Amino acid sequence: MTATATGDQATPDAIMQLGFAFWGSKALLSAVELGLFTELARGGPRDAAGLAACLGLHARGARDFLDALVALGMLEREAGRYANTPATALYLDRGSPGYLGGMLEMANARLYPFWGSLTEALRTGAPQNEVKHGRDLFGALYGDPERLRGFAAAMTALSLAPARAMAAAFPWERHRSFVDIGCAEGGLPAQIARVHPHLAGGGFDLPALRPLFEAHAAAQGLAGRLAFHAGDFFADPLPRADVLVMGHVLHDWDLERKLLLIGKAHAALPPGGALIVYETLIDDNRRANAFGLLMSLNMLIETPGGFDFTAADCIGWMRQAGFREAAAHPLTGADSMVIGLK
Ligand SMILES: C[S@@+](CC[C@H](N)C(=O)[O-])C[C@H]1O[C@@H](n2cnc3c(N)ncnc32)[C@H](O)[C@@H]1O
Repeated sequence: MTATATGDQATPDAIMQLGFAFWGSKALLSAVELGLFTELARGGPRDAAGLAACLGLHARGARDFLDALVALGMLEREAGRYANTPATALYLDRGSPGYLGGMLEMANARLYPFWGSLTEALRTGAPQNEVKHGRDLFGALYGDPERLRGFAAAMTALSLAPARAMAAAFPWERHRSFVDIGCAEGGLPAQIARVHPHLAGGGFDLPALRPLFEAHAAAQGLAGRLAFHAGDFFADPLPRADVLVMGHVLHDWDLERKLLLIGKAHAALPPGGALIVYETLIDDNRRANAFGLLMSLNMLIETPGGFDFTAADCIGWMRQAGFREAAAHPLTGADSMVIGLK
């Protein structure tokens, strides 16, 4: 965002809007935490007193909270009764198949407090999440079944739109098998397998993800078609398949480990096979995709060495690993993919 200018006089509007953007973010995150959108989907439109009663809100802030969400475009209000917008009904009702709130629940419970220490992260270069207290990120998340479920649901929410775009944009008809490396509960393989019935597919992740992967595949009617491969991608070889996918995985790691993972993928692919890396890639000039750049700061908060990267970076790493061709393609929103051909 840049300050807007009237004549030669710059106005502070954009600065103030960005400086206080966290007010609006937190109002939305609290609404998701409280289950406001789910309650409206279940029980229909209600006035402020009715909503306050069923969500357990104190009368003092309830009306301002709900009207702020109207002003932010997250609720509709007609004759004093609040209702979901078409988008919040689709994406923020826990009962909807399109529910994306898992990601926002995670942002509310973890990232919001951790980003409060951004300045410390910038001064020290050290993570500001569970890792700060001596635990490794995935170990800390996976030690608690409820956190693991929340994290996996957040990953499914994050990968849904790019997975749908990838199902349409990649020439899957030329290949017979694929495995998603670092698949979490398998949101992406489920989308690809549903659209391309000729593919044998699967996911590879740490053993703790197996029950969630199998439950997700069964819920999508894909129990027989998607196989879970349990392993540690640093210690074990990657499964062999015509296409390997790595989504939001490389950005978790430092350069040495990024190169190791790309090299292992190259080794596991047959000649003619493809590695698809998808991330919120930073634009090559590092000036347009603010979400990709902020995601990289999120990796500063979340990991000891992770960082996001440009398509040009990824293409260079793939060439270094021996891929004969590599090119970037847009997916949706802030996500793009880089396809490397062996
Ligand atoms: C940020 S998530 C990405 C999930 C999914 N690909 C997506 O885009 O939504 C990273 C994934 O890497 C997995 N992971 C982390 N370390 C791993 C390891 N050593 N071996 C295998 N998987 C690992 C995590 O369990 C997690 O599911």
